[in-house]
Amino acid sequence: MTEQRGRIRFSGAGVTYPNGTVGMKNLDLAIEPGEFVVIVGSSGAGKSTLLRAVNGLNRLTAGSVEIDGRAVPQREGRELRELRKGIGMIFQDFRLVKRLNVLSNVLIGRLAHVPAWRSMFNFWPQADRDIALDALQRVGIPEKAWTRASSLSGGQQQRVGIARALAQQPAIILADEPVASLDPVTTHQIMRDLVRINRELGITTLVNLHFLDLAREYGERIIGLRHGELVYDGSAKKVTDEDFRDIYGRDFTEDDVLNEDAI
Ligand SMILES: Nc1ncnc2c1ncn2[C@@H]1O[C@H](COP(=O)(O)OP(=O)(O)OP(=O)(O)O)[C@@H](O)[C@H]1O
Repeated sequence: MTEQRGRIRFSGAGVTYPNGTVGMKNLDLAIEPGEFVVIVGSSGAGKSTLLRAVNGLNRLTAGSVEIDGRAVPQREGRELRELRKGIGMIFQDFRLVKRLNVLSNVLIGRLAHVPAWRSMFNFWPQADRDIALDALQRVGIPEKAWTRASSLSGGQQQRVGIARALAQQPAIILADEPVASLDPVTTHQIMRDLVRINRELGITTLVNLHFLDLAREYGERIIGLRHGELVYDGSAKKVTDEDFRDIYGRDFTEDDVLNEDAI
């Protein structure tokens, strides 16, 4: 059996930004391969800082973060590029190249895996095209391969974003507020996609979420941050309203939930 990839370990990790703002403080956290973890906390709590520390986009000013036993390099270079190959990112604003078709957008996930000249001249090896088509199949929109990204709905664009991440064949997926730009119905569809893909492929998945009811419904494990510190780490099924109040440091309001009935 091959060893499972995607184990993340923070040890005494901290991020203080150059202007003195503390984004992460003394974080000790272990995430096992294949886990589906939802990160919650009010605006500015440090959710993005945590995600971006995993792929070296935010430098640590204290402690360390390791992926599968290898320290995440704290400066740009070959080693960090190599590590990022195995980490797929999903963004709130999708970050597609709108004038390109869907397949070309998904192939961007293969960029780090092929020589630059091949992608430059659009000579993608068949094996990479197959991986990209497979990823589109996985998110349920294979028929959109030749459609221009600009003509897709928001939900379809996010599916392309997910397929692009999958095309990297990553060990880890980082999703930073992946449903923040979507309507409620599409939000649930995308969350279900993320959970299903996590179960099917066993890719360690970290999702930053603003809405507490979504965290409860789709999370397996919830990590709660407040002022850059870990204040909750436990099962999504057992998290209480009291826990959420602690994480937020206040009563929560209708802005904190997708469905107001959840209050
Ligand atoms: N590049 C930066 N320079 C200075 N301060 C920053 C920088 N990025 C983030 N911060 C600060 O670090 C803290 C944590 O920010 P972060 O973006 O991680 O929070 P967040 O929980 O993701 O918030 P949101 O939900 O609003 O996106 C905040 O106080 C933020 O203002």
